[in-house]
Amino acid sequence: MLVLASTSPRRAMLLQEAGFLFETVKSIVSETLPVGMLPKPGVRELAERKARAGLKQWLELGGNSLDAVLGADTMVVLDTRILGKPANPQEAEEMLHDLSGRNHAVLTGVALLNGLGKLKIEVIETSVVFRPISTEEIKDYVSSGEPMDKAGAYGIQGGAKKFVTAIEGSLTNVIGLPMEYLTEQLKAWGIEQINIASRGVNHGVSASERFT
Ligand SMILES: Cc1cn([C@H]2C[C@H](O)[C@@H](COP(=O)(O)OP(=O)(O)OP(=O)(O)O)O2)c(=O)[nH]c1=O
Repeated sequence: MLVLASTSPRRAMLLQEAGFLFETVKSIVSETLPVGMLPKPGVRELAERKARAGLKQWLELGGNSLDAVLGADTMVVLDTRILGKPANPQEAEEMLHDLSGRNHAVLTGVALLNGLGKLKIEVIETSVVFRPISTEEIKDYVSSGEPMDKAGAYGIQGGAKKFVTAIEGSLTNVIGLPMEYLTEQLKAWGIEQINIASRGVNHGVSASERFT
């Protein structure tokens, strides 16, 4: 069994759309990093913390036949600054002002862990360019509520799509899981897609787009 250690509805939808069977556990971890830790080691660390907390939870729930626990963390990085989830609407507006007209990186750390201590962590990077965004557009977008549970205060799968002028790398990595990398890696762990036929039933709107 694949166990997703996440509360993110987007991560669950991405895995489901790709045809993986999995169970979900909550993995509540501290997202505080040591002062001065760089973004890449930071997302690695948080992905590992989430996978380890998920494994503990799975075992406490009496789960068995575990193939792997998956933990992930997504960060937006502007220059050297890490933009996590905004604490309030004002911070969301500030983040979007800072991202306006700029190029930034989105990093997702992915950790796979099994009950025997096998651990594989990778950080995947996607580059995103935003056009200049007016103060009014930012206020409108923040008042929609969409930015509040998302790194960098935006959802590329939702209302922020119109701010994006270029993307280089995996799109699903920005939404929370790099599915191209992960599908290969899960295969290497003996975890196959079993439900590919369920894809494409949404008439052009993917489930992860509906789960903004
Ligand atoms: C940049 C961006 C982020 N996001 C989301 C993905 C992640 O869910 C979230 C970043 O927060 P994370 O801390 O990575 O994840 P989470 O708290 O939502 O879920 P969990 O820790 O339980 O797995 O931002 C989007 O959905 N779209 C985007 O365009």
